[in-house]
Amino acid sequence: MSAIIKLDNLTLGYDGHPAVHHVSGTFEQGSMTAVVGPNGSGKSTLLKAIAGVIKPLDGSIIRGSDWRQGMAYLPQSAEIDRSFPADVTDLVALGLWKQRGLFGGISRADAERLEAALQAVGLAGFERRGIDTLSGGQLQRALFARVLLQDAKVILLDEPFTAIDERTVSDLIGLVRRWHGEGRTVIAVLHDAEMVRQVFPQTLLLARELIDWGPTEAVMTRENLRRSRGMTEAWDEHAPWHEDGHNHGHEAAQ
Ligand SMILES: Nc1ncnc2c1ncn2[C@@H]1O[C@H](COP(=O)(O)OP(=O)(O)OP(=O)(O)O)[C@@H](O)[C@H]1O
Repeated sequence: MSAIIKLDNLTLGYDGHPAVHHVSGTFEQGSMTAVVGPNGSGKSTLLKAIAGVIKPLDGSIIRGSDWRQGMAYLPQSAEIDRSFPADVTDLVALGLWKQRGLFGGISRADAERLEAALQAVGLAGFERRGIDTLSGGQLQRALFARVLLQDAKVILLDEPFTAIDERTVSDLIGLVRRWHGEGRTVIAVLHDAEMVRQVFPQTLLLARELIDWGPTEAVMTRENLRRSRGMTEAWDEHAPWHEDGHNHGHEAAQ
């Protein structure tokens, strides 16, 4: 196995304020890793940095050669603008843009791949549905179809199963396992500890800094999880108090 993404003393944040400190470690090529930690522990921030959406405040991210063969990043669905006038085909076809260019037409072969991707996620027949009319689960299925078409070597998923029913979760997990079986590198932010234990061989546990990173069984210990909660809460003790019980208030409350 060789490294595909190496984090070297990585510090991340917003407007110069650090949110994640001094993370170092390596994602191996073909590995499948869950990123876990309490709310506000910096999971999405880390994924955004790996995707290249935000730049490190300090340290670096070194990307291996596989990276050049493409990366697919699925942000939290809350970050997706659903009011944009597009149908399912438009949304999913975005997965092809690297191959065909932004304004290229869809070839017959592309159309077949698109159809197969919709089939694979259980959305055959939804081609012309406006994305604003989809349920949360259907939107997530469409986004997975887009990732399928991207055919990327590295796949980054931010809370892909949040607010999604069991049946959809199990269908989409099937796809994630398939990607892993195909030797792609998968990194997913997740909240469901049970799912992490069952599906993800590697885990990165975050609490504003790295608590542990390695085989899931070794990382998801009661002691580690207790430490991660304590550290995230301790961080917020120094922030102005906010009532909503959510750590997201840390910066917003200032
Ligand atoms: N765009 C932003 N501008 C300023 N601060 C931000 C921004 N996005 C996130 N933060 C802050 O960075 C910290 C880490 O947030 P992040 O979203 O990475 O946590 P998370 O572990 O993904 O949380 P959750 O489980 O609630 O989704 C939080 O204190 C958050 O308020």
